[in-house]
Amino acid sequence: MPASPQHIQQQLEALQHRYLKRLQQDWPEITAMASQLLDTNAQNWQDIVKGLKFRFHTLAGSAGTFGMPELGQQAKALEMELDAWLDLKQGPDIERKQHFLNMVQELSNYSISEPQTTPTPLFQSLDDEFTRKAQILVFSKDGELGKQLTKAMDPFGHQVVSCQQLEELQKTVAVQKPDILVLDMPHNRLPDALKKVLSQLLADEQQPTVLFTVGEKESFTHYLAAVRLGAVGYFMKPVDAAAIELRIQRLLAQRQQPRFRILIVDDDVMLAEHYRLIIEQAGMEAKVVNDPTKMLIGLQGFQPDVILLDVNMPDCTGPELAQIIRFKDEWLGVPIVYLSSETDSQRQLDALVKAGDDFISKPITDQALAVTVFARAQRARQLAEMMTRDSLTGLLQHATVKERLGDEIAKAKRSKQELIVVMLDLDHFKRVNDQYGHLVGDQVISSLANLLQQKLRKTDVIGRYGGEEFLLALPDCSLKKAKTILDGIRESFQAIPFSAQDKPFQCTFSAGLARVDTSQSADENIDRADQALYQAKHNGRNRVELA
Ligand SMILES: Nc1nc2c(ncn2[C@@H]2O[C@H](COP(=O)(O)OP(=O)(O)OP(=O)(O)O)[C@@H](O)[C@H]2O)c(=O)[nH]1
Repeated sequence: MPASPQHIQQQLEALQHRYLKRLQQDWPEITAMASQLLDTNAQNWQDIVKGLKFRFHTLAGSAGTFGMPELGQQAKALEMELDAWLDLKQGPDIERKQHFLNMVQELSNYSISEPQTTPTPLFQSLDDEFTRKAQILVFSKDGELGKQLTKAMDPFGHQVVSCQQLEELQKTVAVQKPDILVLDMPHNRLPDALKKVLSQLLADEQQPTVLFTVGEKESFTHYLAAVRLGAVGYFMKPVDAAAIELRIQRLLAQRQQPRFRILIVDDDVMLAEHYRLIIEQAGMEAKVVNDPTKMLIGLQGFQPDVILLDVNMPDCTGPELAQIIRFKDEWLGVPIVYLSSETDSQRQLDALVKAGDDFISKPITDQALAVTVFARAQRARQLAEMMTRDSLTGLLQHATVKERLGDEIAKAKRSKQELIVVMLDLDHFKRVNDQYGHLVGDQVISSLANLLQQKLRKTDVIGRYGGEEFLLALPDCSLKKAKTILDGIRESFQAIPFSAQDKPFQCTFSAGLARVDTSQSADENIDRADQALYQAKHNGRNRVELA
């Protein structure tokens, strides 16, 4: 369970307090090191300069994060000054050293500026076990849209409430906030009272309502008006209910994916902890590794979507670590984002060329860090999904679903739990294509995919095995229970009102079920389910048969 925002806020404040204490303890040592430089007999002045440079480098990267951006900037200036000294053969002259010491002493009067505003969650993950059903509110002056959507959404388990008057809408949303509002916009001008209801619903921080608009014309002006209201979809009348349902499924799937996982590798314990809290605050999951040599263990168990890597660490640099990560094929696709107070652009570029995808310069505001990491993780997930998911249905592709069935068989063997494999095929699908065209056929396929995702558990494996053929694996399920579930889905599917060229039609499917024999391969188990499917077709279709 993610920690509450209040708890995270308290932890951030406690961390800032600890940072200040550490700074107060460190400061006399830093000043003493700077004073040693004044000793003209010091043989080891270069070592002192290097030690001081490391201190100011760390300070430059962390002070801003803990509410002292000016201290961070000045520490950066001192670090650069020390860097320049290392190029001098004899070291700097006494005036330059004295000036440096004065600056260090002045810095000890640092003050804390306003605390940063902590980022609000960018991502709300729903932790419920089952696929969620949506509460849909339809607002339309004519009651037909409400009726049509009620009928079309019912098989998917979504609840539709329809309102025709503004007062009715106001009362309904006061009792229950809808997940989705479908707004019929007969023209672009909306009454202010309606706009007010919309802005309240859409601005909700916890779970904003998603707005779909319905209009009579497709034009840039209509799209723009919809976007300005905050809509994420515009559907033309007569409404294609399957298209709306597909959008709803995508939205729900997006909200139900597990939180993004971010691995933070940074030897600065406090800074890493601060990043972890900020990332968690933004709704992601974060794990910290302070010792770079332990990073591979961190990777294995955590499976991150993004790796946030400090550049300067004592035992191993960020770019070195990034190259080690890239040795393994399985980590080739994970974005690596360097976090560093490095301002030398050539060194930044070198780090990127070796391995790595992006560079974040410290100090970075908490909001910017959260957004950058979130955007990277989102893109990485999308790409990973694209590689394994079928583009029409969003289900697992043939090879992946077979692989997952193999994993489930191995799990069932260990746990001794029952596992059911299902082959499912649309009935007389050739006729649908021939009568209504391939595009309508595609809509039928994606509706069935949506229904399967809707009705099955999160732990069930669902894949598109072939064109109009699906493969399912239902772990921890008896054959009898699986038959009841599949019969329920079959009945819901045949109730979906499809329409093409203004002609309504219905579709059915047949399914074959087999209890998995864990001594057999995935292919052998699929074969038995396939034989049961053949029986279902042979016995008249629109039925479920057991192997
Ligand atoms: N629209 C669409 N059609 C597809 C897709 N993949 C396969 N098909 C079609 O699905 C149909 C399958 O036809 P058949 O294997 O003869 O079976 P059927 O007509 O469903 O008959 P039964 O399975 O015996 O009930 C073919 O017409 C394929 O072109 C797809 O991605 N989209």
